[in-house]
Amino acid sequence: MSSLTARPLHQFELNTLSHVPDDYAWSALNDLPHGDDVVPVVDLASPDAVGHIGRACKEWGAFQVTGHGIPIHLLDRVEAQTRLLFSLPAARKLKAARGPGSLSGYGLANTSSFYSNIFWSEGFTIIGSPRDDARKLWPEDHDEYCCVMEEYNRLISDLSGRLLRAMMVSLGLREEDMDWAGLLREADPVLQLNYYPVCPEPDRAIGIAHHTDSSFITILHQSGGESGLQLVHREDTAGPARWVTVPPRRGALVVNVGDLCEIVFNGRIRSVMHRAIVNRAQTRVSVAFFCGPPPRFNVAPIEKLIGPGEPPAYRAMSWPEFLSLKRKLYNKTLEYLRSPEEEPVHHENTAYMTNQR
Ligand SMILES: C=C1C[C@]23C[C@H]1CC[C@H]2[C@@]12CCC[C@@](C)(C(=O)O1)[C@H]2[C@@H]3C(=O)O
Ligand SMILES: O=C(O)CCC(=O)C(=O)O
Ligand SMILES: [Fe+2]
Repeated sequence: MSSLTARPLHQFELNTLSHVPDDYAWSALNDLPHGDDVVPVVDLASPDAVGHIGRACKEWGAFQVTGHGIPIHLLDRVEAQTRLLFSLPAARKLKAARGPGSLSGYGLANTSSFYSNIFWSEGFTIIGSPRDDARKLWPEDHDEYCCVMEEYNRLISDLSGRLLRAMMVSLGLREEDMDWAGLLREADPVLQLNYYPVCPEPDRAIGIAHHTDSSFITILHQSGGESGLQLVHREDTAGPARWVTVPPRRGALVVNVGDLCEIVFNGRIRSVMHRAIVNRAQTRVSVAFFCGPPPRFNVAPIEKLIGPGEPPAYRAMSWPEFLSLKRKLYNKTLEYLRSPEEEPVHHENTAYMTNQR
């Protein structure tokens, strides 16, 4: 998170503004045409779920999942607690602000070195236990919040393991080729709560700008009503690369392929570029579970996939090294890892990173 106190005062009153202030205005939001394709919906309880997951990961790098076994009333409670958190007074939220060098807590996406303008959103990151930060937000009573987030973490971690195993099998690998259970047991669960106030000029602002997630996969719950999530469907016979909206579907969760899966599967599937747009009608929230590895994890293609006919398509490094590279290169990280001869460059002001107003 960048320095919150340095933010314009109206960061906490976006809901009340009648126009988009200059530092929140973005151009080039219509860089790609919009497609009306529909992101596949996979029923995890159906016998052909694995085949559907494989095809969705290859064509889209994303799908919606139903039949996942997470009770809808738990999703409702997670959403209610998320709304409650963001409705706290600014001073209360700032008590739980993400400190320097820390990933968890309240704040805005830390993209200040890439973009000159600000996202129309607030965020709250929970890493591991929700208890410590909850005490800062609700000194008196944070039991419902903690119980709900802990329960959600348990069920969603378990779901992520099931999905990753299904992805392996769909790519022709065996479940034993990767110890997902061991990895996920050692990793801290990461939940990202996102809040998007209504916006008077939605075409001029962005909730979260286009990016890929670093995780293996991300499992997203989005609130009902207005859509916000958009992802890029790459060029195919049906048309050029295009933005596709993923409308909320009650009870369904969105699964996004992240950078780590692209690397461990040696490029057989690609991480999906996505963003969150804003709207003028309804405040929107979303809850993302980032399924990542423990720090000791070596970010490299699975050995099983590598042989004389298939060299590793990505340079190997540790997970902490990957994350620091990502902070430097942002959306260019994977491209750099695919071309190991080049030195990583960090151009603070090249066109692909900044957004001219
Ligand atoms: C498993 C993950 C995914 C991480 C890194 C690591 C732990 C913290 C996650 C987030 C959560 C908040 C947004 C993000 C952009 C951030 O700054 O921290 C995410 C990041 C990524 O997707 O790159
Ligand atoms: O709110 C959304 O739909 C997307 C959020 C997202 O991409 C993220 O938190 O990484
Ligand atoms: Fe994301």
